[in-house]
Amino acid sequence: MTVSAIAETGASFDDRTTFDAIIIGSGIGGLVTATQLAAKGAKVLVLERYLIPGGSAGYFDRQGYRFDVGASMIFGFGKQGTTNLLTRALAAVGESIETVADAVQVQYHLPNNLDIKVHRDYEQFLQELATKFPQSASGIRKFYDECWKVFNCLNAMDLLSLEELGYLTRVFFQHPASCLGLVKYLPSNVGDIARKYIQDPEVLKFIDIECYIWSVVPADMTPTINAGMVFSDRHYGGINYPKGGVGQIAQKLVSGLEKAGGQIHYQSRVTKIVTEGGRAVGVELANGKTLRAKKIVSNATRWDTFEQLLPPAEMPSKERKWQERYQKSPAFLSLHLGVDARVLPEGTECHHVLLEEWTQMEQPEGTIFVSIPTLLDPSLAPEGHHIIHAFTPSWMSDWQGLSPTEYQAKKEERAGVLLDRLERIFPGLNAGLDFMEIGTPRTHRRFLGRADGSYGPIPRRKLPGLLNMPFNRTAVPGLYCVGDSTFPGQGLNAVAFSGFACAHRIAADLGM
Ligand SMILES: NC(=O)c1ccc[n+]([C@@H]2O[C@H](COP(=O)([O-])OP(=O)(O)OC[C@H]3O[C@@H](n4cnc5c(N)ncnc54)[C@H](O)[C@@H]3O)[C@@H](O)[C@H]2O)c1
Ligand SMILES: CC(C)=CCC/C(C)=C/C=C/C(C)=C/C=C/C(C)=C/C=C/C=C(C)/C=C/C=C(C)/C=C/C=C(\C)CCC=C(C)C
Repeated sequence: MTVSAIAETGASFDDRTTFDAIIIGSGIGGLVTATQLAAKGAKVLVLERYLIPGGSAGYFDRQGYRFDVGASMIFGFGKQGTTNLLTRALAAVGESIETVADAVQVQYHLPNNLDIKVHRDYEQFLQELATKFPQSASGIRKFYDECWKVFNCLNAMDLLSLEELGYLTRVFFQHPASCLGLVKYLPSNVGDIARKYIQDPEVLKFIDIECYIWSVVPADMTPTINAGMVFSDRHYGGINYPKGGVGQIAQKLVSGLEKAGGQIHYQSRVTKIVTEGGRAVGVELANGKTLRAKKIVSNATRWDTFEQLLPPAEMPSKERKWQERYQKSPAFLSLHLGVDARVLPEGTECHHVLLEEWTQMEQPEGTIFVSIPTLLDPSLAPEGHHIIHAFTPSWMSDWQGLSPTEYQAKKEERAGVLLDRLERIFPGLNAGLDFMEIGTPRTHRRFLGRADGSYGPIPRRKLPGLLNMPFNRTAVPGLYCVGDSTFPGQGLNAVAFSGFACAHRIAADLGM
């Protein structure tokens, strides 16, 4: 019986339909878990509520443009080491993707006309900073060099589940110095390291935004381990854009999953995780049907998992504690634009960050992020046109309680403000617009099924680095979480790690 048939006929709790693992959601975290398990020979089923896989790393087509749902700045496609987790996840199921290397990770347009490019070449980047901040040049080098220490520890070892004692013992004997290095950095945040070497408040603000653009919190709240990955891998494996768009990653993982004998079912919204005697044993779908598995994995956010898919009144105390420490980050107001190619002068970089006032960095609509993926893959837009994806943090609370007309008017008004600000880096943008789709936190919640459209968890206050981020097992036996509300947090490479770790832990629990 096919999975579709199972879902449609309602066959349930029958040995023939018992999977080793059911994965709720086909974000990159869910798909890496699924492919890793299928590659090990497990019987795996992925249930996705939407029409296509990928979640935040999905795509949509409009008027000849292929838009990435999320940002287009992709880590994890390096060719060497162990931290190239997207390359490795695809290879594990016989897949690969052609990528285009980006020579500059991001160009910052900051207050006081501070304009900085993060070049792929590390020395060129440091040189650029030394020109802007000659007094701090040596401290800046020491700071980024310390981030490399973290990265070199990670990049020396297999990256698997820290909840599996056998693995921990093995890596410790294979790489004792790297393990001890990582233990040292696990409780630390970037701000502590930066202030060891840098005193100039403007440079410290620059380090804040270096963190903010991917962690959505300033340096003091950003775990050093994650910064070690981001600040070094951009110069090591580099930022590489998948040809055909970010959506290719999920498409290829699905094709690898199916080749390895796993299955995926779309338009299958899980409404409930079924428990028996406190143990997760299956899932119930929106059509009322149930499916059973030895292990259940949720790629939905922790808030959705423990407040929607399980009864909130029965939330384990561990989860309650986690919620006291972490809150939902804001979602985004996003503009997916199609523009006349003449809007972008020769030599325009692919990723930009615009901030006019330092005090606004963390405010809603303070920092604007821009991705222009067609500079790397022109096939994503009609001839003579480019895609500009501009987005800025925005809270759900600012978009609730509006009538449809008010909602539409507010979207257009806020989009107008963003477009006017973007004119500073792209003069003529308004005049060159060919297409515009405006997304709000409501859009993100609706299409991605993420609580309040959140980008992921952020610490409520300064926490000891990554020490409080939960791994994949949960307090509910048989239930695992994967994705950005598990260690080490947001980011495609980060959720890919979470997928590797989750599959490794489950395989051990299944005795595979
Ligand atoms: N670097 C970048 O530019 C970039 C781009 C895109 C995404 N990202 C990262 O990807 C991360 C998210 O990845 P992820 O794996 O955690 O999750 P995700 O949110 O992307 O995917 C979760 C999937 O689960 C599905 N889902 C949710 N609830 C469901 C239910 N009840 N039943 C069935 N399906 C359900 C959703 O439709 C979605 O496809 C983000 O943190 C973001 O940083 C990064
Ligand atoms: C044995 C003993 C003694 C000990 C042991 C220890 C150990 C082994 C430890 C370990 C650890 C580990 C493994 C860890 C890991 C980690 C990891 C993997 C991490 C990762 C991370 C990553 C990240 C964070 C990433 C991120 C990224 C992102 C988020 C991105 C984003 C982007 C965006 C949003 C864009 C924007 C911008 C523009 C557009 C401009």
